[in-house]
Amino acid sequence: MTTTRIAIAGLGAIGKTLAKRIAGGTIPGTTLACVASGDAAKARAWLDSEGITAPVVELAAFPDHADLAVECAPSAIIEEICGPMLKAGKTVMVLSCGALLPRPQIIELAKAHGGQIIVPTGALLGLDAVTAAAEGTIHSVKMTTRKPPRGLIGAPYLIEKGLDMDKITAPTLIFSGSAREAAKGFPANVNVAVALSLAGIGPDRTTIDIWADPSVTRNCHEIEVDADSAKLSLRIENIPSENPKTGRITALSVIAALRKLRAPLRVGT
Ligand SMILES: NC(=O)C1=CN([C@@H]2O[C@H](COP(=O)(O)OP(=O)(O)OC[C@H]3O[C@@H](n4cnc5c(N)ncnc54)[C@H](O)[C@@H]3O)[C@@H](O)[C@H]2O)C=CC1
Ligand SMILES: O=C([O-])CC(=O)C(=O)O
Repeated sequence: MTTTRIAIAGLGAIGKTLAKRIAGGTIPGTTLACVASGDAAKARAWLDSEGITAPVVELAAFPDHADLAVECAPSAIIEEICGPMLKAGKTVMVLSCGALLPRPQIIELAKAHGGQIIVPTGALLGLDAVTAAAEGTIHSVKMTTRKPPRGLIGAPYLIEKGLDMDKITAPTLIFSGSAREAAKGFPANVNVAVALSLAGIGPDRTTIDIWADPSVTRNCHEIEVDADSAKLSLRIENIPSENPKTGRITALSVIAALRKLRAPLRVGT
């Protein structure tokens, strides 16, 4: 069996989990080909400490090493990660999917060169049902996100509005708007809303309320979908990873998606 050679861009909460699982041989038909990091020396030291021999390379060199790159890095560098792979007609699995919205040229690159962008379900649920419903008519998609205030710190929207998360003592609605506006204001917090919108009725018609809620310890997402085929109400409570903004399930979703690439029995759309 040929193997899919995987590159990882970003060795943070998601990337480290992926690197350990892929290099550990737990996903049949995959090998860890290389990684890229903001700090190559630190990445090398961590890989060595884990006994992982994959090289640390520049993002531009990914297509020389890999068939598929997983983007799990700061959203601002999405184009540097996707560009070289897509120009080479290869595949990129994108976690910072909110960053795709203001950069439609990335999707055009995939189209022009026969590459593919995969947005995994990530920290969300129900994208199988939403993509199915979108083959019929979806009337509305509404999401509500509740996060511990510290899981929202640093968002540009909060800085612009002067909202201090350390001062939140009761559940507070801090944002209500479209998935597109939410992705702009919270680029590291609500990629899930963008994934939902891309699966369903798009970033302008998908709405989201974001609550800073000191009474929750998990990143909680609720989805309400009204379609001509079904009504869906879904809820997930994500246990934060070492990065409080990111649910632990996100890396596991990527692993499940990688496993599905070649599985003899594939379950779910
Ligand atoms: N789609 C989804 O459901 C979810 C998406 N995300 C998104 O996934 C991305 C990664 O999340 P985490 O692993 O939690 O972030 P993280 O902050 O823990 O890790 C990001 C890593 O990228 C590294 N990095 C910085 N500059 C780099 C460069 N030039 N090249 C390569 N790596 C570089 C940083 O050093 C850091 O280790 C974020 O954009 C986050 O918003 C997170 C959770 C869910
Ligand atoms: O969407 C994101 O970027 C992260 C998130 O909400 C989660 O992990 O629950």
